[in-house]
Amino acid sequence: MTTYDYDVLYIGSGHGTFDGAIPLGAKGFKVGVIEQDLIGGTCPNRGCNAKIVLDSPVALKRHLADVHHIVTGETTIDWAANQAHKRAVISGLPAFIQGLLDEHSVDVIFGQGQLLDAHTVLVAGQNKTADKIVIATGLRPNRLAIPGSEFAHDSEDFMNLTVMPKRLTIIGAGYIGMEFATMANAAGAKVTVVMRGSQALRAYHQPFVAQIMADLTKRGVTFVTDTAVIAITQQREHFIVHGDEGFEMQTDWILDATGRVPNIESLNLAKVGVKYTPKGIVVDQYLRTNVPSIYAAGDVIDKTQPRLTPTAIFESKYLMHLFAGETSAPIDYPVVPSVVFTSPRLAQAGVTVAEAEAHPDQYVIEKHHVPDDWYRQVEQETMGDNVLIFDQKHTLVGATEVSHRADDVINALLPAITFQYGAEEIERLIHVFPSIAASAWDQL
Ligand SMILES: Cc1cc2nc3c(=O)[nH]c(=O)nc-3n(C[C@H](O)[C@H](O)[C@H](O)COP(=O)(O)OP(=O)(O)OC[C@H]3O[C@@H](n4cnc5c(N)ncnc54)[C@H](O)[C@@H]3O)c2cc1C
Ligand SMILES: NC(=O)c1ccc[n+]([C@@H]2O[C@H](COP(=O)([O-])OP(=O)(O)OC[C@H]3O[C@@H](n4cnc5c(N)ncnc54)[C@H](O)[C@@H]3O)[C@@H](O)[C@H]2O)c1
Repeated sequence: MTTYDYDVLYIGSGHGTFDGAIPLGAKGFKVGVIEQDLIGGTCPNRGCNAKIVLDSPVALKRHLADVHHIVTGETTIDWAANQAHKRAVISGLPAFIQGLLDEHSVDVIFGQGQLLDAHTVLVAGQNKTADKIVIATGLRPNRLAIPGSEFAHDSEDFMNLTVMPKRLTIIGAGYIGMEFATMANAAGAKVTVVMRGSQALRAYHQPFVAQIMADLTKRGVTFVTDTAVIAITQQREHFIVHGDEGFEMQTDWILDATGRVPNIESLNLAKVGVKYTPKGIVVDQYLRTNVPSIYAAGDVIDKTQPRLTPTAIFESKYLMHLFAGETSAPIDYPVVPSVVFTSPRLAQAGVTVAEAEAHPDQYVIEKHHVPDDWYRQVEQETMGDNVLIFDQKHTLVGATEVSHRADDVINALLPAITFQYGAEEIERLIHVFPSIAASAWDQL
C-alpha cells in the first residue's frame, strides 16, 4: 500500500481549511496545511474580522445620531485610532489559529503550493504527498482591465488606511462597495460610488437596497449609475476617473470593488487535469473534483451558495466528517443567512421576496415597519422594514430586514426557518425579555 506524508493536505489556511483541519488533526489523522501568506486567510486578516472592527464606531455613530436630542454633542471618528484598534484586535489572530493547528498536530508549511500530480504538492522546494488534497485557496480582488488600473486600490488597502482621504471614489456597488462607502462616509470622506448599471447588491430585496442608497445619499454619498469606468489617470497628487460617455471625476483615492476572482492560476490545475471555470473549481456533491483524490472547499469552489465565511466553515466541517468516515452522504447545505454591514444593516435568509412574489400560490408574504414595534423605539430607529415569508402551512421559510439590528433579527429567526418550526415549537422557544430576539420572535 502506498504511504503518503499526510492523510489530508490542504492548500490555503482560511476558514475553508482550519475549521475542518483542526478537528481532523484532533481525531488522529496526519494533516498538513500549506499557506503562502497569513495563517487564517482572508476573513480574520483582511475580511470580516478586520472590517467589523473598523465598522463598530461607524454603527455607533449612527445610533448616536438617532438619539442626538438625548445624547448631545457632535461625534467624529478618529480614523487613525480606529485603525490602531483594528490592528490590536486582529493582529494576534494568525498566531492564535496557528496555535490551534499546532495543538492538534497539524503541520503548517509556508510557501506557495503547486500540484504536481493527484497526490503530490510542491511547496518551498519540497514534494509533499497526501492521500487526499483539499484546495481551499479562496479569492483575491478583481483588478479592472483598464488603463491606469494600477492607481486603484483594493479592500485590504482600504482597511490599512491610517488617514481617510478627503475624496474617495468606489467602483462597484456590491458588498464591499456599499460597506466601505458607509464607513468612509461616516469617517468624513466625500464618497462617490460609480456603478456600471443601476442596481446595487443584486442578491438582496431591491426596495430595501433603494432605502440604503437613499439614506447614504442623504448623508452625502453620490451614486453615479450606468457609467462604466474606462480609464484612470494621474494629475499631480490627484486622480481622474474616466467613464464612458465623457464622464470625468477628480478624486484622491480609488477603491476597485468590482468583485473577487479565484486563486487558481498558480495551482497547475490543467497539468493535473482538475476541471475549473473562471468562477472557480468544479466539484461534485461531495466537494470532490474530477480527480478523485483532490477536493475543494470555501470561496474557490464554483458554486451557487454565497461565498461567505459560514459557507466555508460548513464545507470544511463536511469534508472533515467525510474524511473521518462519519458521513458518506452528499453535502446538504442548510439555509445560509447573509448580511451587508451598512448602517442600517441589510440581512436575509431562506426564500427571497423575489421567489415568493413569483410563486404567490406557494408563499404568504407579511410586511412589518420596524419602528412600529415598541422595542425598536427604545433605540429610536427611524427607518427599517422587514418581510417575512411563510409557506401555506404558515411555517416561516424566509425573512429579510433592513434595520440597525437586521443581523440579530435574522439570526434570531434562523432556527424557525432552518428547522421548520411549527406553532408548538415556536411557543416553547422563549427568549430573554426585552430583547431583539424576543421582539423578532413575537412576529411569528
Ligand atoms: C473585505 C471583505 C469582507 C468580508 N466580510 C465578510 C463578512 O462580513 N462575513 C462573511 O461571512 N464573509 C465575509 N467575507 C468573505 C470571507 O472572507 C470569505 O468567504 C472567507 O474568507 C473564505 O474562506 P476560504 O478559506 O475559502 O478562503 P480564504 O480565507 O481567502 O483563504 C485562502 C488562503 O489560501 C491562500 N493561498 C492561495 N493560493 C495559495 C497557494 N497556491 N498556496 C498556498 N496558499 C495559497 C491565501 O493566501 C489565503 O490565505 C469578506 C471578504 C472580504 C474580502
Ligand atoms: N458582509 C459580507 O458578508 C461581505 C462583505 C464584503 C465582502 N464579502 C464577500 O466578498 C466577495 C466580494 O465582494 P465584492 O463587493 O467585491 O463583490 P460583489 O460581487 O458583491 O460586487 C461587485 C460589484 O462590482 C460590480 N462590477 C463588476 N464588474 C464591474 C466592472 N467591470 N465595472 C464596474 N462595476 C463592476 C458588480 O456589478 C457588483 O456590483 C463576495 O463574495 C462577498 O461574499 C462579503
